[in-house]
Amino acid sequence: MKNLREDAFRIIKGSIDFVLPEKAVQQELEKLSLDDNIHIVAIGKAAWRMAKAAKDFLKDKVKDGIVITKHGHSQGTIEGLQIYEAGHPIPDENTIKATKKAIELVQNLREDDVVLFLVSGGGSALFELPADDLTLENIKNVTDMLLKSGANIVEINTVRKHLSRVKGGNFAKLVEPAKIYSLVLSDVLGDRLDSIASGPAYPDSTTIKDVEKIIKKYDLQLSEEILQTLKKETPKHLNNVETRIIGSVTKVCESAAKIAQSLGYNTMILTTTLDCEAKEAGSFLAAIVREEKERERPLNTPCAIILGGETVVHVRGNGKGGRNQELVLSAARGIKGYQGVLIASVGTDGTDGPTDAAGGIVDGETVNRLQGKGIDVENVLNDNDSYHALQSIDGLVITGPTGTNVNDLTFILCN
Ligand SMILES: Nc1ncnc2c1ncn2[C@@H]1O[C@H](COP(=O)(O)OP(=O)(O)OP(=O)(O)O)[C@@H](O)[C@H]1O
Ligand SMILES: O=C(O)[C@H](O)CO
Ligand SMILES: [Mg+2]
Repeated sequence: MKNLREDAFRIIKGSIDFVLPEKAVQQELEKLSLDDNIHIVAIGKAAWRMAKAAKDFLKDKVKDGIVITKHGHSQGTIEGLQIYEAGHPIPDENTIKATKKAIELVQNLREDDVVLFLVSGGGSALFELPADDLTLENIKNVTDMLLKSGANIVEINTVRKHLSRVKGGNFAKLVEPAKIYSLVLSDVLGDRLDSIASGPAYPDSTTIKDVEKIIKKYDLQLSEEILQTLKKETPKHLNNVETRIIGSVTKVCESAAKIAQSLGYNTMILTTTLDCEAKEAGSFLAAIVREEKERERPLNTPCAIILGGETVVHVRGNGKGGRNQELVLSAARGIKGYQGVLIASVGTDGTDGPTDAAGGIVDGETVNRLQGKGIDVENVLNDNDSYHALQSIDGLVITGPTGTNVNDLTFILCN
Protein backbone atom coordinates (compact mmCIF):
# COMPACT_ATOMS: atom_id res chain seq x y z
CA MET A 1 0.00 0.00 0.00
CA LYS A 2 1.23 3.49 -0.82
CA ASN A 3 1.51 6.28 1.73
CA LEU A 4 -0.87 8.67 -0.04
CA ARG A 5 -0.33 11.56 2.32
CA GLU A 6 3.45 11.44 2.05
CA ASP A 7 3.20 11.21 -1.74
CA ALA A 8 0.77 14.15 -1.83
CA PHE A 9 3.26 16.40 -0.07
CA ARG A 10 6.04 15.27 -2.45
CA ILE A 11 3.86 16.13 -5.45
CA ILE A 12 2.94 19.54 -4.03
CA LYS A 13 6.50 20.53 -3.14
CA GLY A 14 8.08 19.15 -6.31
CA SER A 15 5.65 20.71 -8.73
CA ILE A 16 5.79 24.16 -7.11
CA ASP A 17 9.62 24.03 -7.08
CA PHE A 18 9.45 23.60 -10.84
CA VAL A 19 7.84 27.05 -11.32
CA LEU A 20 9.84 29.05 -8.79
CA PRO A 21 11.02 32.26 -10.49
CA GLU A 22 14.75 31.48 -10.17
CA LYS A 23 14.59 28.10 -11.81
CA ALA A 24 12.12 29.13 -14.50
CA VAL A 25 14.11 32.24 -15.54
CA GLN A 26 17.53 30.60 -15.57
CA GLN A 27 16.37 27.56 -17.54
CA GLU A 28 14.97 29.82 -20.25
CA LEU A 29 18.04 32.10 -20.32
CA GLU A 30 20.24 29.05 -20.87
CA LYS A 31 18.25 28.30 -24.01
CA LEU A 32 18.17 31.91 -25.25
CA SER A 33 21.94 32.67 -24.99
CA LEU A 34 21.55 36.44 -25.28
CA ASP A 35 24.39 38.82 -26.32
CA ASP A 36 25.51 41.95 -24.45
CA ASN A 37 23.60 45.23 -24.17
CA ILE A 38 20.80 43.77 -22.10
CA HIS A 39 18.38 46.06 -20.24
CA ILE A 40 16.14 44.36 -17.67
CA VAL A 41 12.58 45.53 -17.06
CA ALA A 42 10.81 43.34 -14.47
CA ILE A 43 7.20 43.89 -13.41
CA GLY A 44 4.81 42.02 -11.12
CA LYS A 45 4.73 40.30 -7.77
CA ALA A 46 7.62 37.98 -8.72
CA ALA A 47 9.63 40.77 -10.40
CA TRP A 48 12.39 41.02 -7.80
CA ARG A 49 13.13 37.29 -7.78
CA MET A 50 12.96 37.04 -11.56
CA ALA A 51 15.31 40.03 -12.00
CA LYS A 52 17.75 38.73 -9.39
CA ALA A 53 17.87 35.36 -11.13
CA ALA A 54 18.44 37.04 -14.51
CA LYS A 55 21.18 39.32 -13.18
CA ASP A 56 22.95 36.42 -11.40
CA PHE A 57 22.88 34.43 -14.64
CA LEU A 58 23.72 37.18 -17.17
CA LYS A 59 26.13 39.14 -14.92
CA ASP A 60 27.99 41.88 -16.86
CA LYS A 61 25.91 41.40 -19.97
CA VAL A 62 23.26 43.44 -18.15
CA LYS A 63 23.80 47.18 -18.78
CA ASP A 64 21.03 48.45 -16.53
CA GLY A 65 17.51 47.65 -15.45
CA ILE A 66 14.50 48.32 -13.29
CA VAL A 67 12.33 46.22 -11.00
CA ILE A 68 8.75 47.25 -10.19
CA THR A 69 7.14 45.02 -7.59
CA LYS A 70 4.45 45.19 -4.94
CA HIS A 71 5.08 46.96 -1.62
CA GLY A 72 6.91 44.53 0.67
CA HIS A 73 8.06 42.26 -2.17
CA SER A 74 11.58 43.64 -2.72
CA GLN A 75 14.36 41.72 -1.01
CA GLY A 76 17.02 44.44 -1.24
CA THR A 77 19.38 45.85 -3.83
CA ILE A 78 20.43 44.15 -7.06
CA GLU A 79 23.67 45.52 -8.51
CA GLY A 80 23.03 47.86 -11.45
CA LEU A 81 19.22 47.75 -11.18
CA GLN A 82 16.79 50.36 -9.85
CA ILE A 83 14.24 48.84 -7.48
CA TYR A 84 10.74 50.25 -6.98
CA GLU A 85 7.80 49.08 -4.88
CA ALA A 86 4.31 50.24 -5.80
CA GLY A 87 0.58 49.80 -5.11
CA HIS A 88 -1.33 46.58 -5.76
CA PRO A 89 -4.17 45.87 -6.63
CA ILE A 90 -4.76 49.63 -6.93
CA PRO A 91 -1.84 51.57 -8.46
CA ASP A 92 -0.26 54.48 -6.54
CA GLU A 93 2.16 57.39 -7.16
CA ASN A 94 5.10 54.96 -7.17
CA THR A 95 3.50 53.00 -10.00
CA ILE A 96 3.62 56.10 -12.19
CA LYS A 97 7.07 57.21 -11.02
CA ALA A 98 8.61 53.78 -11.64
CA THR A 99 6.89 53.33 -15.00
CA LYS A 100 8.26 56.70 -16.17
CA LYS A 101 11.74 55.52 -15.17
CA ALA A 102 11.27 52.31 -17.12
CA ILE A 103 10.25 54.29 -20.20
CA GLU A 104 13.31 56.55 -19.82
CA LEU A 105 15.46 53.44 -19.72
CA VAL A 106 14.17 52.00 -23.00
CA GLN A 107 13.29 55.12 -24.96
CA ASN A 108 16.53 55.78 -26.78
CA LEU A 109 17.77 52.26 -27.33
CA ARG A 110 19.25 51.10 -30.64
CA GLU A 111 18.58 48.10 -32.80
CA ASP A 112 21.35 46.04 -31.20
CA ASP A 113 19.99 46.60 -27.68
CA VAL A 114 17.87 43.95 -25.99
CA VAL A 115 15.19 44.47 -23.37
CA LEU A 116 14.70 41.42 -21.18
CA PHE A 117 11.12 41.90 -20.03
CA LEU A 118 10.24 39.77 -16.99
CA VAL A 119 6.50 39.60 -16.44
CA SER A 120 4.46 38.20 -13.56
CA GLY A 121 0.99 38.56 -12.08
CA GLY A 122 0.16 41.89 -10.49
CA GLY A 123 1.89 43.72 -13.34
CA SER A 124 -1.26 45.58 -14.34
CA ALA A 125 -1.34 47.62 -11.13
CA LEU A 126 2.43 48.02 -10.87
CA PHE A 127 3.20 49.14 -14.42
CA GLU A 128 1.07 52.02 -15.59
CA LEU A 129 1.19 55.44 -17.19
CA PRO A 130 -2.26 56.77 -18.06
CA ALA A 131 -3.01 57.59 -21.72
CA ASP A 132 -3.92 61.06 -23.00
CA ASP A 133 -4.57 63.52 -20.17
CA LEU A 134 -5.87 60.93 -17.73
CA THR A 135 -4.56 61.09 -14.16
CA LEU A 136 -3.60 58.50 -11.58
CA GLU A 137 -6.90 59.32 -9.82
CA ASN A 138 -8.81 58.38 -13.00
CA ILE A 139 -7.00 55.03 -13.20
CA LYS A 140 -7.47 54.32 -9.48
CA ASN A 141 -11.22 54.95 -9.79
CA VAL A 142 -11.65 52.75 -12.85
CA THR A 143 -9.54 49.98 -11.29
CA ASP A 144 -11.59 50.06 -8.11
CA MET A 145 -14.83 49.99 -10.09
CA LEU A 146 -13.65 47.07 -12.25
CA LEU A 147 -12.41 45.02 -9.29
CA LYS A 148 -15.78 45.39 -7.57
CA SER A 149 -17.86 44.82 -10.72
CA GLY A 150 -17.59 41.02 -10.88
CA ALA A 151 -15.77 41.22 -14.23
CA ASN A 152 -13.11 38.52 -14.75
CA ILE A 153 -9.42 39.30 -15.23
CA VAL A 154 -9.60 39.14 -19.03
CA GLU A 155 -12.46 41.66 -19.03
CA ILE A 156 -10.83 43.91 -16.44
CA ASN A 157 -7.60 44.03 -18.41
CA THR A 158 -9.44 44.64 -21.69
CA VAL A 159 -10.58 47.99 -20.28
CA ARG A 160 -7.25 48.77 -18.59
CA LYS A 161 -5.32 48.16 -21.84
CA HIS A 162 -7.27 50.89 -23.60
CA LEU A 163 -6.49 53.52 -20.95
CA SER A 164 -2.72 53.13 -20.84
CA ARG A 165 0.53 54.23 -22.48
CA VAL A 166 2.24 50.93 -21.64
CA LYS A 167 -0.40 48.17 -21.58
CA GLY A 168 -1.82 46.27 -24.56
CA GLY A 169 1.41 46.21 -26.60
CA ASN A 170 2.15 49.92 -26.15
CA PHE A 171 5.33 49.29 -24.14
CA ALA A 172 6.81 47.27 -27.02
CA LYS A 173 6.21 50.25 -29.32
CA LEU A 174 8.18 52.50 -26.94
CA VAL A 175 11.09 50.04 -27.00
CA GLU A 176 11.40 50.07 -30.82
CA PRO A 177 13.78 49.68 -32.60
CA ALA A 178 15.35 47.53 -29.83
CA LYS A 179 14.21 43.94 -29.44
CA ILE A 180 12.27 42.52 -26.48
CA TYR A 181 12.58 39.04 -25.05
CA SER A 182 9.62 38.58 -22.80
CA LEU A 183 9.63 35.83 -20.14
CA VAL A 184 6.23 35.33 -18.55
CA LEU A 185 5.10 33.66 -15.32
CA SER A 186 1.40 33.21 -16.05
CA ASP A 187 -1.34 33.76 -13.47
CA VAL A 188 -4.17 33.77 -16.02
CA LEU A 189 -5.97 30.50 -16.82
CA GLY A 190 -5.42 29.49 -20.43
CA ASP A 191 -2.22 31.62 -20.46
CA ARG A 192 -3.67 34.47 -22.55
CA LEU A 193 -0.53 36.50 -23.13
CA ASP A 194 -2.35 39.72 -23.93
CA SER A 195 -4.14 39.47 -20.56
CA ILE A 196 -1.24 38.60 -18.24
CA ALA A 197 -0.23 41.89 -16.59
CA SER A 198 -2.30 43.48 -19.42
CA GLY A 199 0.26 42.42 -22.06
CA PRO A 200 2.60 45.45 -22.29
CA ALA A 201 4.69 43.65 -24.92
CA TYR A 202 2.12 41.50 -26.67
CA PRO A 203 -0.19 42.33 -29.61
CA ASP A 204 -3.60 43.09 -28.16
CA SER A 205 -6.38 40.78 -29.31
CA THR A 206 -9.08 42.96 -27.71
CA THR A 207 -10.72 45.96 -29.34
CA ILE A 208 -12.69 49.06 -28.42
CA LYS A 209 -15.81 47.10 -29.39
CA ASP A 210 -14.98 44.58 -26.62
CA VAL A 211 -14.54 47.48 -24.20
CA GLU A 212 -18.00 48.81 -25.10
CA LYS A 213 -19.55 45.39 -24.40
CA ILE A 214 -17.87 45.18 -20.99
CA ILE A 215 -19.02 48.68 -20.04
CA LYS A 216 -22.56 47.65 -20.90
CA LYS A 217 -22.42 44.21 -19.29
CA TYR A 218 -21.31 45.58 -15.91
CA ASP A 219 -23.09 48.93 -16.23
CA LEU A 220 -19.86 50.83 -15.55
CA GLN A 221 -20.41 54.53 -14.91
CA LEU A 222 -17.38 56.17 -16.52
CA SER A 223 -16.51 59.85 -16.84
CA GLU A 224 -16.53 61.64 -20.21
CA GLU A 225 -12.72 61.93 -20.38
CA ILE A 226 -12.33 58.20 -19.82
CA LEU A 227 -14.92 57.39 -22.47
CA GLN A 228 -13.00 59.62 -24.92
CA THR A 229 -9.72 57.76 -24.29
CA LEU A 230 -11.47 54.43 -24.72
CA LYS A 231 -12.05 55.28 -28.39
CA LYS A 232 -8.40 54.66 -29.36
CA GLU A 233 -7.19 51.20 -30.46
CA THR A 234 -4.19 49.35 -29.02
CA PRO A 235 -1.38 47.91 -31.24
CA LYS A 236 -2.46 44.70 -32.99
CA HIS A 237 0.94 43.86 -34.57
CA LEU A 238 4.42 44.01 -33.07
CA ASN A 239 7.69 43.18 -34.86
CA ASN A 240 10.24 43.44 -32.06
CA VAL A 241 8.96 40.91 -29.50
CA GLU A 242 9.64 37.27 -28.70
CA THR A 243 7.63 35.77 -25.83
CA ARG A 244 8.05 32.61 -23.73
CA ILE A 245 5.82 31.34 -20.95
CA ILE A 246 8.26 30.07 -18.33
CA GLY A 247 5.77 29.07 -15.66
CA SER A 248 2.02 28.43 -15.52
CA VAL A 249 -0.48 26.14 -13.88
CA THR A 250 -0.15 23.93 -16.98
CA LYS A 251 3.53 23.44 -16.17
CA VAL A 252 2.68 22.76 -12.52
CA CYS A 253 0.20 20.06 -13.59
CA GLU A 254 2.70 18.53 -15.99
CA SER A 255 5.40 18.33 -13.34
CA ALA A 256 2.89 16.99 -10.79
CA ALA A 257 2.03 14.27 -13.32
CA LYS A 258 5.71 13.40 -13.81
CA ILE A 259 6.31 13.15 -10.07
CA ALA A 260 3.19 11.02 -9.55
CA GLN A 261 4.28 8.73 -12.37
CA SER A 262 7.74 8.34 -10.85
CA LEU A 263 6.05 7.38 -7.56
CA GLY A 264 4.23 4.58 -9.35
CA TYR A 265 0.80 6.10 -10.06
CA ASN A 266 -1.11 5.86 -13.33
CA THR A 267 -1.57 9.49 -14.14
CA MET A 268 -3.95 11.78 -16.00
CA ILE A 269 -4.26 15.56 -16.28
CA LEU A 270 -7.99 16.18 -16.44
CA THR A 271 -7.94 19.95 -17.02
CA THR A 272 -5.75 23.01 -16.49
CA THR A 273 -8.66 25.48 -16.50
CA LEU A 274 -10.92 24.49 -13.59
CA ASP A 275 -12.83 27.70 -12.83
CA CYS A 276 -16.25 26.86 -11.33
CA GLU A 277 -17.47 27.38 -7.74
CA ALA A 278 -15.11 25.65 -5.28
CA LYS A 279 -17.93 23.66 -3.68
CA GLU A 280 -19.11 22.36 -7.06
CA ALA A 281 -15.58 21.40 -8.04
CA GLY A 282 -15.39 19.45 -4.77
CA SER A 283 -18.59 17.53 -5.53
CA PHE A 284 -17.33 16.74 -9.03
CA LEU A 285 -14.01 15.43 -7.71
CA ALA A 286 -15.82 13.22 -5.21
CA ALA A 287 -17.85 11.74 -8.08
CA ILE A 288 -14.63 10.87 -9.90
CA VAL A 289 -13.26 9.21 -6.77
CA ARG A 290 -16.43 7.08 -6.44
CA GLU A 291 -16.05 5.95 -10.05
CA GLU A 292 -12.45 5.00 -9.34
CA LYS A 293 -13.33 3.12 -6.18
CA GLU A 294 -16.34 1.26 -7.63
CA ARG A 295 -15.18 0.62 -11.21
CA GLU A 296 -11.53 1.62 -11.50
CA ARG A 297 -12.37 4.26 -14.09
CA PRO A 298 -10.98 6.36 -15.71
CA LEU A 299 -7.60 4.89 -14.61
CA ASN A 300 -6.42 1.64 -13.09
CA THR A 301 -5.26 2.07 -9.50
CA PRO A 302 -2.97 3.21 -8.06
CA CYS A 303 -3.75 6.46 -9.83
CA ALA A 304 -3.28 10.23 -9.71
CA ILE A 305 -5.85 12.50 -11.36
CA ILE A 306 -4.58 16.06 -11.68
CA LEU A 307 -6.40 19.35 -12.25
CA GLY A 308 -5.20 22.94 -12.47
CA GLY A 309 -7.19 26.15 -12.33
CA GLU A 310 -8.67 28.66 -9.97
CA THR A 311 -12.11 28.11 -8.51
CA VAL A 312 -14.42 30.79 -7.16
CA VAL A 313 -15.98 31.30 -3.73
CA HIS A 314 -18.80 33.76 -3.18
CA VAL A 315 -18.19 34.37 0.50
CA ARG A 316 -21.47 34.66 2.41
CA GLY A 317 -20.51 33.37 5.86
CA ASN A 318 -18.29 34.85 8.56
CA GLY A 319 -15.71 32.09 8.75
CA LYS A 320 -12.09 31.85 7.67
CA GLY A 321 -10.97 29.89 4.63
CA GLY A 322 -9.87 29.86 1.02
CA ARG A 323 -11.05 28.37 -2.26
CA ASN A 324 -8.74 25.32 -2.03
CA GLN A 325 -9.73 24.55 1.56
CA GLU A 326 -13.40 24.91 0.69
CA LEU A 327 -13.02 22.68 -2.39
CA VAL A 328 -11.48 19.76 -0.49
CA LEU A 329 -13.93 20.04 2.38
CA SER A 330 -16.81 19.95 -0.07
CA ALA A 331 -15.22 16.89 -1.71
CA ALA A 332 -14.87 15.15 1.66
CA ARG A 333 -18.69 14.89 1.86
CA GLY A 334 -18.81 12.73 -1.24
CA ILE A 335 -15.98 10.31 -0.40
CA LYS A 336 -17.09 9.53 3.15
CA GLY A 337 -16.21 5.97 4.15
CA TYR A 338 -13.91 5.15 1.21
CA GLN A 339 -10.46 3.76 2.04
CA GLY A 340 -7.23 4.42 0.15
CA VAL A 341 -8.09 7.78 -1.32
CA LEU A 342 -7.03 11.37 -0.83
CA ILE A 343 -7.92 14.76 -2.36
CA ALA A 344 -5.56 17.74 -2.10
CA SER A 345 -5.79 21.31 -3.38
CA VAL A 346 -3.32 24.17 -2.97
CA GLY A 347 -2.60 27.69 -4.17
CA THR A 348 0.88 27.68 -5.72
CA ASP A 349 1.64 31.02 -4.00
CA GLY A 350 1.29 29.26 -0.64
CA THR A 351 -1.61 31.50 0.41
CA ASP A 352 -5.20 30.33 0.07
CA GLY A 353 -7.55 33.23 0.77
CA PRO A 354 -6.77 35.34 3.86
CA THR A 355 -5.15 32.39 5.72
CA ASP A 356 -1.64 31.10 6.41
CA ALA A 357 -2.44 27.80 4.68
CA ALA A 358 -1.75 26.97 1.02
CA GLY A 359 -4.76 24.66 0.92
CA GLY A 360 -6.07 21.40 2.35
CA ILE A 361 -6.05 17.59 2.22
CA VAL A 362 -9.02 15.30 2.92
CA ASP A 363 -9.76 11.57 2.78
CA GLY A 364 -12.59 9.10 3.42
CA GLU A 365 -12.33 9.58 7.19
CA THR A 366 -12.44 13.40 7.22
CA VAL A 367 -16.19 13.81 7.74
CA ASN A 368 -16.29 11.24 10.57
CA ARG A 369 -13.30 12.78 12.26
CA LEU A 370 -14.98 16.19 12.15
CA GLN A 371 -18.20 14.70 13.50
CA GLY A 372 -16.19 13.21 16.35
CA LYS A 373 -15.20 16.75 17.27
CA GLY A 374 -18.78 17.96 17.06
CA ILE A 375 -18.22 19.75 13.74
CA ASP A 376 -20.85 19.48 10.99
CA VAL A 377 -19.41 19.88 7.47
CA GLU A 378 -22.53 21.51 6.03
CA ASN A 379 -22.48 24.20 8.71
CA VAL A 380 -18.79 24.79 8.08
CA LEU A 381 -19.37 25.21 4.34
CA ASN A 382 -22.32 27.54 4.87
CA ASP A 383 -20.17 29.71 7.12
CA ASN A 384 -17.12 29.55 4.77
CA ASP A 385 -15.11 28.32 7.75
CA SER A 386 -13.02 25.61 6.09
CA TYR A 387 -9.78 26.75 7.76
CA HIS A 388 -10.82 26.00 11.35
CA ALA A 389 -12.44 22.68 10.43
CA LEU A 390 -9.37 21.43 8.53
CA GLN A 391 -7.05 22.76 11.22
CA SER A 392 -8.82 20.67 13.87
CA ILE A 393 -8.09 17.40 12.00
CA ASP A 394 -4.62 18.15 10.63
CA GLY A 395 -6.04 18.75 7.16
CA LEU A 396 -4.26 22.01 6.30
CA VAL A 397 -1.34 22.20 3.89
CA ILE A 398 1.11 24.84 5.14
CA THR A 399 4.00 25.76 2.86
CA GLY A 400 4.55 29.44 3.70
CA PRO A 401 4.77 32.00 0.85
CA THR A 402 6.45 30.19 -2.05
CA GLY A 403 7.61 33.19 -4.11
CA THR A 404 5.69 32.16 -7.20
CA ASN A 405 2.02 32.57 -8.20
CA VAL A 406 0.54 30.47 -10.98
CA ASN A 407 -3.01 29.60 -9.83
CA ASP A 408 -4.01 26.38 -8.03
CA LEU A 409 -3.16 22.65 -8.16
CA THR A 410 -5.77 20.03 -7.25
CA PHE A 411 -5.39 16.26 -7.35
CA ILE A 412 -6.83 12.90 -6.36
CA LEU A 413 -4.65 9.96 -5.27
CA CYS A 414 -6.23 6.49 -5.18
CA ASN A 415 -4.71 3.21 -4.05
N1 LIG B 1 -13.69 32.48 4.32
C1 LIG B 1 -13.41 32.17 3.06
N2 LIG B 1 -13.67 30.94 2.58
C2 LIG B 1 -13.40 30.61 1.29
N3 LIG B 1 -12.85 31.46 0.42
C3 LIG B 1 -12.56 32.70 0.84
C4 LIG B 1 -12.82 33.12 2.17
N4 LIG B 1 -12.43 34.42 2.29
C5 LIG B 1 -11.95 34.78 1.07
N5 LIG B 1 -12.02 33.76 0.19
C6 LIG B 1 -11.64 33.73 -1.21
O1 LIG B 1 -10.26 33.99 -1.33
C7 LIG B 1 -10.03 34.73 -2.51
C8 LIG B 1 -8.75 35.49 -2.38
O2 LIG B 1 -7.75 34.53 -2.36
P1 LIG B 1 -6.21 34.88 -2.46
O3 LIG B 1 -5.85 35.87 -1.41
O4 LIG B 1 -5.47 33.59 -2.50
O5 LIG B 1 -6.15 35.70 -3.80
P2 LIG B 1 -5.77 35.23 -5.25
O6 LIG B 1 -7.02 35.18 -6.06
O7 LIG B 1 -4.96 33.99 -5.19
O8 LIG B 1 -4.96 36.44 -5.75
P3 LIG B 1 -3.40 36.62 -5.80
O9 LIG B 1 -3.07 36.51 -7.24
O10 LIG B 1 -3.23 37.99 -5.26
O11 LIG B 1 -2.77 35.55 -4.96
C9 LIG B 1 -11.25 35.60 -2.68
O12 LIG B 1 -11.54 35.77 -4.01
C10 LIG B 1 -12.35 34.83 -1.96
O13 LIG B 1 -13.22 34.22 -2.88
O1 LIG C 1 -1.66 41.87 -13.19
C1 LIG C 1 -2.65 41.34 -13.68
O2 LIG C 1 -3.29 41.83 -14.61
C2 LIG C 1 -3.12 40.01 -13.18
O3 LIG C 1 -2.32 39.54 -12.13
C3 LIG C 1 -3.14 39.04 -14.32
O4 LIG C 1 -1.87 38.84 -14.84
MG1 LIG D 1 -3.38 33.62 -4.03
